[in-house]
Amino acid sequence: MARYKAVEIEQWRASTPLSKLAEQAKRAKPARDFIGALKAQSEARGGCPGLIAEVKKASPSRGLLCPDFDPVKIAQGYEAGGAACLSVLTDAKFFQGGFENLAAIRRAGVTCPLLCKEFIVEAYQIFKARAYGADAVLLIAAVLSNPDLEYLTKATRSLGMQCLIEVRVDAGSQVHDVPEMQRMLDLDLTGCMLGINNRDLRTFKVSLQNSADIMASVPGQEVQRRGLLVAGESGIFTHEDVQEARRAGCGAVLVGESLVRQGDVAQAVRTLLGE
Ligand SMILES: O=C(O)c1ccccc1NCC(=O)[C@H](O)[C@H](O)COP(=O)(O)O
Repeated sequence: MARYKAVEIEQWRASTPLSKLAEQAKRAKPARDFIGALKAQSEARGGCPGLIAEVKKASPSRGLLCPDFDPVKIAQGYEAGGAACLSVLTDAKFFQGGFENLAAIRRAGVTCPLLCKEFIVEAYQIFKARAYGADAVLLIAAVLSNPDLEYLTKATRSLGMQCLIEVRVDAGSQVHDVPEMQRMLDLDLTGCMLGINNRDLRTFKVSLQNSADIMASVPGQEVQRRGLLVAGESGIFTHEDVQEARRAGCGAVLVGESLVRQGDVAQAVRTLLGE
């Protein structure tokens, strides 16, 4: 998926050069505090993880999740239900998403901070995310070396945005031989939070135990000691699953499928939050 991005970026660059995108990014309203919103929600709810609700039409593992997909309606429902932040899938080829969904959600007046959920391999995509109204971007440790992560986190900060850096237990996808969470400890994590994806990329199998295992590992404990916010991602369906993420040490959760499949997404958010 990440490899295909290089092809896509070349096509984008042919129609919109970086200089033009940078102008658009400069004109965008200032980015909102994504990490702060999650921490504030968790604090207000006695330590229950803050919710990032994902606007997701389809996925490689599950196919079409939401046949009557209306990104703005879903985003408004998530916000009404009490999500702290939203994640918007922008990848078109594998998730049937789009950058235009980010812009439409922002234009509709949704105030929750927005994460651009994209396979980012170049700074060009970060400028594009900002130009379309994103406040934070996803960076996936499995497909980026540490120098790439340093460069892309700096580019993100230069635009006033924040990063969610995702790690997995999926050893086959590691750029280096050391656990991804361990690699992250060498980075300047200013303006960053971490995410643990519970989905194994090779098999698509999901286990919430992955978050618990990584957080219990030596690098996981170090991350907690440093007070970094960690989100448990994927495979979260019930309030009990949210509590399991909390017990693992996650201060946030990122949830897509279980919410987007519901008719009333605002109620789905409330139920997930235990209201
Ligand atoms: O969702 C997939 O099938 C998928 C497959 C391969 C790589 C990434 C994938 N998903 C990206 C995500 O991180 C999830 O959309 C996100 O964590 C929400 O997961 P879920 O609540 O299980 O929809």
